[in-house]
Amino acid sequence: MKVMNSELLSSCSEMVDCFNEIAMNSDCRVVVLSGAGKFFTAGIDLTDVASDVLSPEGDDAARISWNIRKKLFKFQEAFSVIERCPKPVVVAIHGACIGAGVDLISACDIRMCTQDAWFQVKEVDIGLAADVGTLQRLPKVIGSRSLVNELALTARKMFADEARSSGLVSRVFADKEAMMAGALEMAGEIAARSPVAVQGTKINLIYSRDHSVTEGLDYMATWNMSMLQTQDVMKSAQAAMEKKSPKSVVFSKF
Ligand SMILES: CC/C=C\C=C\CC(=O)SCCNC(=O)CCNC(=O)[C@H](O)C(C)(C)COP(=O)(O)OP(=O)(O)OC[C@H]1O[C@@H](n2cnc3c(N)ncnc32)[C@H](O)[C@@H]1OP(=O)(O)O
Repeated sequence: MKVMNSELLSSCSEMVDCFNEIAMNSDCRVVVLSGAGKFFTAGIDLTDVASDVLSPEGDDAARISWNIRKKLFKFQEAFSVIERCPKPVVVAIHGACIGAGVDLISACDIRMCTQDAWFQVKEVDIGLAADVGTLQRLPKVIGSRSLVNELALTARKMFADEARSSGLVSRVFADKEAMMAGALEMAGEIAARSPVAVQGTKINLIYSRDHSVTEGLDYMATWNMSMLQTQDVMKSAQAAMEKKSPKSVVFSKF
């Protein structure tokens, strides 16, 4: 058992398998990710760094470098798989969320935390530039580039209120129990809606984040030229006209 949920990278194959399975499983419509114990995560296991990352195999610099690159791609994939998964991922963060934890939550769709939560882009403190997603995704999550730069360059802790005001999280709860209830309620709201609409929304939001408005609109039209043919539109519109909740509609698996 690793300390403080610091097994993030050593379990990256399990993360990839898990989210690939979720992506294919039509019984699953939404994911809630949380951490057990005192903290959400203390980042990578510092006792593993030497053996995992700093002892690469290879007969010369080219081969060593290539092997490090392959390893980094593998680590990156552990979090990119969350973003690629068409099912929305709600992450519930309590206590510390350090280093690789910030890489992880940046790849999730909805972030919420407890009042005692704090976030730290810790990598500069351990002598490296964050390399598994924070530097790429966090600037797209938080509007202020200056704030992202400050956090990443100084490794200062950001507490819950600032995380909320900066847009890193959208909700702050008094404690973990309240947060988990809030996360599950939100997941229930998402799961009750058309999975065709929900998954199309996630996929198009991420596409649009990384493309121009024109490209995003083009992709959207191409997406919906088939997805608008779903029976979910008629079922949902009928329920709306009858002033019924979308929760009253039974949608086929998707
Ligand atoms: C290729 C690389 C890819 C990805 C890279 C990601 C980079 C990162 O994730 S950088 C972040 C690395 N993590 C840290 O620097 C966290 C360091 N730990 C702390 O800041 C603190 O320990 C704490 C998590 C805030 C907890 O503080 P506290 O409640 O005061 O407890 P402690 O007494 O400090 O810790 C208890 C016990 O846990 C051990 N520990 C804590 N974190 C880690 C860790 N990340 N890896 C290994 N061990 C950890 C700590 O050493 C203590 O152990 P004892 O044996 O009880 O002394």
